[in-house]
Amino acid sequence: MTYDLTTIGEGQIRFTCERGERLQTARSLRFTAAGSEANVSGLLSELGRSTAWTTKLPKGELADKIALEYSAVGVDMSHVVMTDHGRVALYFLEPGEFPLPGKVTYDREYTPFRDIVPEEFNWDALLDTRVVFLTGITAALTDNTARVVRYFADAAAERGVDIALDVNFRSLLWSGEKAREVLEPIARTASILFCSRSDARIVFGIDGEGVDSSHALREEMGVPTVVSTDGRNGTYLSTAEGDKTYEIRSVPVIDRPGAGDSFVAGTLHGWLDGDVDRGIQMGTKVAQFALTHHGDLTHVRAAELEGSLSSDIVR
Ligand SMILES: O=C(O)C(=O)C[C@H](O)[C@H](O)COP(=O)(O)O
Repeated sequence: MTYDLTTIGEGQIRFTCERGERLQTARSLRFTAAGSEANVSGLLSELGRSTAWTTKLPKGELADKIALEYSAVGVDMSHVVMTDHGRVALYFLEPGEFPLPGKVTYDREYTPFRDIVPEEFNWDALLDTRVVFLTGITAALTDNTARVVRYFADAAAERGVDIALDVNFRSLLWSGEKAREVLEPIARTASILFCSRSDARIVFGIDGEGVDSSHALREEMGVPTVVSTDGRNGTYLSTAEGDKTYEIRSVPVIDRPGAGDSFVAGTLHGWLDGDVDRGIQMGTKVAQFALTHHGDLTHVRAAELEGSLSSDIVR
């Protein structure tokens, strides 16, 4: 098997206001690469896994910036489709400061990625993997991207390759109803489903207390493993062996985006070794690390993660 994980998603550039600034009046913006699937493959690659991320990008400086951030940590980008035309997706973030909530402004219309078709990608290479990772963000963009995500999922299921699905609901991109229509058939073929408690309610209409929500989602979708975050209330795991709740410790936040993807990457790191419980502990830790530095991509070495987990146990 060539890869531990392969994935597809839109590469973007994130422009972030400095603390205390609003977008309309900001004079400078921090400029970093972004993309849920790229983030997950990037962190897993740093932790020693072999990963490939594919996307479609217009040739030029901005695409080079995205490619450089993720290939620098070892993500195989040799299956990325490059085109002479089009523009790179952007998004702008006001991080928000209590009591003002954070705000995302997307500028991702008319990108080549929105028009992708299955024939453009090298599926033989992308299916030579232990797990295919898919998210609701990519499925939400256009009918084309939804079709490609479904194609990837069906091809993986046909070949007996595991599927990990992160619902990752974005209300700016689609409705809960549409998300359910597109994601439910994929969720039903997944081996591991990531779905926050709030997404379970919005997308699947499941509204249990705490881990009961994850348990109900697992039974409803017939998925072996469901992992759910629930803000500061905790993280939940539901498997056929039982349900478990994990406590969350608040840490200071330098930059929030990417923490959720890091949690997913850490959890998959353990899950790939057959230990999802340890995976959630790793995911929780790397998500905390993610909050300490700028950029979507979390930079953590395997030894730092190990050291930090063992010092937790000693304490
Ligand atoms: O495409 C979008 O809509 C995105 O939101 C891309 C984001 O930069 C990451 O996916 C971060 O997401 P979290 O790790 O959950 O903070």
